Amino acid sequence: MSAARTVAARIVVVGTGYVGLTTGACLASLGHHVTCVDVDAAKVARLAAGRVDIMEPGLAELVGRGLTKGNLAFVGGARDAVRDAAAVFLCVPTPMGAGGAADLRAVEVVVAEIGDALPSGCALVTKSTVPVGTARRIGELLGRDDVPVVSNPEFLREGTAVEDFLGPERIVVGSDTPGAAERVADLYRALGAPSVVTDAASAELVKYAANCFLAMKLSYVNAIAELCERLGADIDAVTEGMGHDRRIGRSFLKPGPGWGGSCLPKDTSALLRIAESVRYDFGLLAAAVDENIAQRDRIIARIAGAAGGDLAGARIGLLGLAFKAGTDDLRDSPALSVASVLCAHGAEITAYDPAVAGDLPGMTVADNAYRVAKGADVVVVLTEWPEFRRLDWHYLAALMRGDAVVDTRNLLEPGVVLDAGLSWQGIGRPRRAVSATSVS
Ligand SMILES: NC(=O)C1=CN([C@@H]2O[C@H](COP(=O)(O)OP(=O)(O)OC[C@H]3O[C@@H](n4cnc5c(N)ncnc54)[C@H](O)[C@@H]3O)[C@@H](O)[C@H]2O)C=CC1
Ligand SMILES: O=C(O)[C@H]1O[C@H](OP(=O)(O)OP(=O)(O)OC[C@H]2O[C@@H](n3ccc(=O)[nH]c3=O)[C@H](O)[C@@H]2O)[C@H](O)[C@@H](O)[C@@H]1O
Repeated sequence: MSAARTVAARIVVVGTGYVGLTTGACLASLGHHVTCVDVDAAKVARLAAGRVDIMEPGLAELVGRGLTKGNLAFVGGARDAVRDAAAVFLCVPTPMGAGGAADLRAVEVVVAEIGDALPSGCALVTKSTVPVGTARRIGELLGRDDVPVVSNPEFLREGTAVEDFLGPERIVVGSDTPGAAERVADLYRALGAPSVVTDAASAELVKYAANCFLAMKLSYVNAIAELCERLGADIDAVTEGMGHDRRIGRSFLKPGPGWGGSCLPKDTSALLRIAESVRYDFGLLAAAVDENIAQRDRIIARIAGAAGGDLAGARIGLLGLAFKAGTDDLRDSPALSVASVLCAHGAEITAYDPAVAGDLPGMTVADNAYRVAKGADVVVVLTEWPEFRRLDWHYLAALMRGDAVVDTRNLLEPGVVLDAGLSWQGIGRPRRAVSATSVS
């Protein structure tokens, strides 16, 4: 890759969520002139005033810097914004539709809105996660030979979005128009990341292949954790032993209450539908999805056991609601999934999450961790917020009615919990129960 500096380009980003806002603010920080567009007028007004609503370290600072420097703007109308753009990035939602495939309506709405306003030569770039064949379909919708469609999937993680965007392990860009993918890859040149330049279908498939691989890895680890429990082994030792092998790697080896978030569940579902559309039975991926439900159900059974076998009327305190630590995103959170099943079985739920305020259906959301322990039969750790490790477990024990702690993230120091007279159950770890009354 050439070490030449990035040539500043006029860029429009449509959609200012986790991906769009990060993309806009980061591309502006590289020196590009960026206009971000959103249909949510109130959000546009807040962003134009420098107010960022989502929890992403460093993002508000980058937005503020771009606004002050004058190369980052927020507007409501996409048609006017795109008129002198060199590239337009689509960062709108592609949620799971009825039937499990990706719902492309937001993408189609934007293409219909801006199609004839795009200047000749402008690249129309899908950064949203879209099924294979979408670039071709957008090209047909556009009906313009002078506007190349480019796929540039995004790999950032929530909670580390800015760090991931500015320090990517790779940039993937694909197009069926010669030279168009290279032009989009050039926009990132200052990052010095390896780029994979390919055709549109391959770029689109990279995104699903990567996310689904991660989901399969996690389901595998959760299954191995279950085996550890049945065989008397310890998942921490097993994953450490596996992780030293560079072909496996150390990351994504932590068992938990099942994988969730705004992308892995919808993307696994979408790839299964994509496979079906070409009559491929993707049993391997289907099994990973089934295993994720089984993991959730094993957690429920464990909580029921810790509550004495019956969830009806049991008081359960939940520590954590977000789908992982470091984010305030509740979309497809395993914690909410666990809570809704507990609630359906008649449990009374009080929950606390440092990033979540306001009540949620079926539970009381407390404003501090100790409130969830008050009168609880079981306290369950569902999100791996580091602050839960530092709680005063003696105080928690004094507030509880029962004495069971179920730690679905293996977050706590078992000895500290046991010292407080409570029992502790992790995932794939030897069971630790000292108190006479605990159910293990
Ligand atoms: N959240 C993540 O960590 C990642 C998400 N992705 C993909 O990126 C895409 C966007 O995801 P998020 O940023 O999480 O979504 P989001 O829900 O946080 O944000 C989407 C934004 O698009 C706006 N929008 C919707 N329709 C619009 C329209 N017609 N015109 C203008 N703005 C419109 C919404 O108001 C919202 O602000 C999805 O395809 C997702 O799969 C890819 C990588 C990471
Ligand atoms: O397409 C997307 O939206 C993004 O999806 C994931 O990122 P994210 O959803 O932010 O979350 P992850 O950090 O991948 O975690 C996903 C789930 O797996 C769980 N997890 C993760 C790692 C682990 O070791 N154990 C584990 O249970 C998390 O708690 C969470 O529920 C991918 O990691 C990103 O590369 C991708 O861009």
